[in-house]
Amino acid sequence: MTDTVFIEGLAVETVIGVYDWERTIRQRLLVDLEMAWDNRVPGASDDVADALDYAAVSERVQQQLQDLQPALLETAAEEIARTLQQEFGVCWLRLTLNKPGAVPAAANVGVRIERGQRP
Ligand SMILES: Nc1nc2c(c(=O)[nH]1)N=C([C@H](O)[C@@H](O)CO)CN2
Repeated sequence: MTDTVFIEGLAVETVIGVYDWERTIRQRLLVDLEMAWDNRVPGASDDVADALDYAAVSERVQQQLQDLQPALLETAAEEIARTLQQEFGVCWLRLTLNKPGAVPAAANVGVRIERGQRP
């Protein structure tokens, strides 16, 4: 089963960074998520209760990043992955946190993690 639900380019403004100056400003992160889900079930029932609701996931991720205000992207990624597994029952996910502009000479920087087992 290779079905997924995805979110691309979810924008979140939050305090994040390891340097003192970064603790005094909000910066923009872009979140990309791919999550395993059996889409045959909602596909048959036409009921969002059977689906992995990408709107609900988006809201939770934005809230968590705003509450957490971590130093490292890695910390944010681990916390988000744990929440998606525990609260939404996601068994496998690939999460990319982009911090565009953090390195002026680079087009983009960030971290990418995969957690869990694909069914
Ligand atoms: N692997 C990481 N490297 C760096 C991070 C990070 O979160 N993960 N963060 C910074 C600074 O906060 C940087 O974004 C400021 O420009 C540096 N390296």
